[in-house]
Amino acid sequence: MDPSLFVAYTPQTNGVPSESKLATYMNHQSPGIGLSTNSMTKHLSNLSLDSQKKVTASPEFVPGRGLTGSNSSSPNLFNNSYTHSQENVGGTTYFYFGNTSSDVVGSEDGTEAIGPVATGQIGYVYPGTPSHLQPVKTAKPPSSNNSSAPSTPPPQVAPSFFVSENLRLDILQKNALTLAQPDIVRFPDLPNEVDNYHELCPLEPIHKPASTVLGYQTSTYKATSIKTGTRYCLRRIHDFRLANTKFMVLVDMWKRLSHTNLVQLREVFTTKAFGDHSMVFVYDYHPASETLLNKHFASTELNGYTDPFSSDPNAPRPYSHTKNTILRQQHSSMLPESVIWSYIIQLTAAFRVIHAAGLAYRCLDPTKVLLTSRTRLRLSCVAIPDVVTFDGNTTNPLTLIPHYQQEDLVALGKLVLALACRSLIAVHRDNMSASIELITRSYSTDLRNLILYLLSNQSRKSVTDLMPMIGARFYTQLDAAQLRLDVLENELAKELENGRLFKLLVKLATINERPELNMEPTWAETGDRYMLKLFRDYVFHQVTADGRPWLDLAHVVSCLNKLDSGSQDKICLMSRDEQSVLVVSYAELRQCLETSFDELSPFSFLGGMITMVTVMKKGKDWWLERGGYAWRLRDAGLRTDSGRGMTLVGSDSGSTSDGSNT
Ligand SMILES: Nc1ncnc2c1ncn2[C@@H]1O[C@H](COP(=O)(O)OP(=O)(O)OP(=O)(O)O)[C@@H](O)[C@H]1O
Repeated sequence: MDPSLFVAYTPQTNGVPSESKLATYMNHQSPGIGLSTNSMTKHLSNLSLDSQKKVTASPEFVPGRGLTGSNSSSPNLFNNSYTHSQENVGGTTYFYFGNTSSDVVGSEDGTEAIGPVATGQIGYVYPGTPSHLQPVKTAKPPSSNNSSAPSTPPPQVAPSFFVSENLRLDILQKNALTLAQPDIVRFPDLPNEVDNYHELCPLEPIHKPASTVLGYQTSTYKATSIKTGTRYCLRRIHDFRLANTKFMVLVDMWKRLSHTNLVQLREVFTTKAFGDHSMVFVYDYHPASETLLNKHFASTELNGYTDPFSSDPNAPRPYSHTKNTILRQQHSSMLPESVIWSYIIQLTAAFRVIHAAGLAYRCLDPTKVLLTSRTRLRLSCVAIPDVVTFDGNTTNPLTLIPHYQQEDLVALGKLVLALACRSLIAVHRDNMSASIELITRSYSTDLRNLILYLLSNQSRKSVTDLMPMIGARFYTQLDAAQLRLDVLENELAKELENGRLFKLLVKLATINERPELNMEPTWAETGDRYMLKLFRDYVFHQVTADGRPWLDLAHVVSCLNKLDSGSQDKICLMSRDEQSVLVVSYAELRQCLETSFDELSPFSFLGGMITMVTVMKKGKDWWLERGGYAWRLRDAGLRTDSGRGMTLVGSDSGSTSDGSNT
C-alpha cells in the first residue's frame, strides 16, 4: 500500500482533517448515510467527555471474545447503543451515523445487538447438519495398529461450512476421471475422431479376448461429444458387419427407456475410424464405476484368496477345488444380507421397466452390472445382444422377447446365488445343491425361496412375482435412498451458501485495490471504495493484541452474511494508521458495494458479470460493445468461445455480430 495515500493524523479534536480519506468518503457518501451539518452540530452538542459511552482506553482484543469490556463476538464491534455522531479519544476519532437508538434493537444484557433487517434483505445462514444426519457422517477409520485399543465411540464430527471430506474426494475423483485426456503415447493408434466424438480414453485394456457374454471382441472408451462437450461411454464391437437395419426398432425402444438402474443408451452407429467395420454403442458415462465382478469376486475382495478359475468359470477343475471354494466362503467374506437385498431390489426394478417395455436385457452377468456409487447398480450394455445376435430372417424382432425375459430371470437367480455364495462357480449345476445348502444355513428363507423360484423350471415367471418375497425390505431400501438424498441435499445447502458468499467476495475483490478506473487512479481509495477497503481489512486482516494474524472462519462468514443481508448491525472500521475510526452498518456497506460494483459493471465484458455484449466489425477491426462502451478486440487479444474451444476473434472471417448471454 502506498503510504502517501494515508494522511498524517492532525491532532484536531472533533473535525475531520480535510485531506483524510474519511473526509473524502464523507464528500462522496450517499445521501442516505450522510452526516448533515445540522445533525453533526446536534450530536456534537450532546458530546461529553464524561459520557458513560465514551471509550476511555484502547480496548483489549481477545480472539474469540472480541473486545474486553464488550460482549461482542467480533473485534472492534461497538455496542450499538451509541448516540454520538463523532468522538475523539486519545487521538482517535470515532464517527457514528444517525441516531442509532431507534433503529437498533439492543438486548438488555448488553449482548450483541441485532438490527432489524429491511424487507428483501433477509440473509440465510446455513443452519447446520440436521440431527438425523449426524450419525450418517462417517468418522475417520481407526488406524490399523490400534486394533487392540479399547473401543471408544467415534469422535463427533464438527459441523462444517464445507462439503464433507468423503463426498468431496468422491466428486473430485469423478471429476478428474471425467476430465482425463487421451494418452497418445500409450495409445498412438486411437483415432482422433469417431463420428461426433473425440478425446477417446480406453476404460479397459484394448487388446483383450472376445467377451464371453457378448460373443464379440469389445472395447470401452470414455469420449467427448464434439457438439456438446458431454462425456460418454463408447462401447465398440470390433469387426462387426451389419446385415440389415431391422434391429433399429429395438435400438429405438432402448433409447426411449430411461431408468435410474440402467446405463442410458444414447445412439448406435457404424464406423471405419478404427480401421475395421466397427459398431459403436454410445452410453452415458459414469466415472469411477466398478463392475460387480471387480467389487465382489476379485481376489482382494475375497481376503486375498485367488480363485485360479475366476476369469473363466467354465474351465475344468478338480472336485476338491470346487467344494473347497464354496465352503471357504462360510468362513470368509459373505455379503451382508441387506446388501444382497439392496441389489435384488435394484436389479428387479430395472427388469420391471425393461420387461414392461416389451424388451429383454439378455446379458445379466457380474461384468455387466456397474456399481456407479457405493451401492448404486446400473445395467450396462443394453441393446447390444439384440443387435449382435439379430437374425435378419425374422419377420418380427419382438417375437422371441418373452423367451428372453424368462432367461433374464434365470440369470438373475444365478447372479444372486453367486453373490450370496461369493463365488462364480457356485452356480454350476454340479455345485448347486452345496450352494443352496450354504444359503439355507446363512441367510433368510425369503432369500432362499427367491433364488429357488428364479432357478425353477416354472414356465411363466414374472419379475412382479418377486415383490411379495422382497416385502417390507422395500421400506428399508426407500429409507436408505431418502437418507442419502437428505445427506446430499444437506451438503448442497452448504455449497449453495458458499456460492453466495463467493459471489460477494468476487464483487469485493474486483473493487478492492483496483489500480484505476476510467482514468481515475484514486478510484479504489476514495469514497465508497475506501469504506470497502477498510471493511476488507476488518474481515480478513485483523491481528491479535501482540500483532499475530487473527484467523477465524466464523468471523469471516458472519461478516459476509451480514453484508449480504444488509444487516443494521454496526461495526467499527479503523484506518490503517489507526488514527481514524468509522462506525458504519452492514446495510451502508452493502450500499457501498452495490454502488461501486455498478460503477464497474459497464466496463466489464468477460466472466459471469456480463449480460449482453455485441461483437461487430468496423473497418479492419472487431469491436465489442456494451452499454455505450466499446473495446477493440484485436488490441485486447480477446477470445470468444465458438462452441468448440476458444478461438481468437479478430480475423477477417466470421459473421459481423455475435451475442453472449451469461
Ligand atoms: N457407462 C460406463 N461408464 C463408465 N465406465 C464404464 C461404463 N461401462 C463400462 N464401464 C467400465 O468399463 C470397463 C469395462 O467394462 P466391460 O463391460 O467391458 O467389462 P469386462 O469385464 O471387460 O467384460 P467383457 O469381458 O464382457 O468385455 C469396466 O471397468 C467398467 O467399469
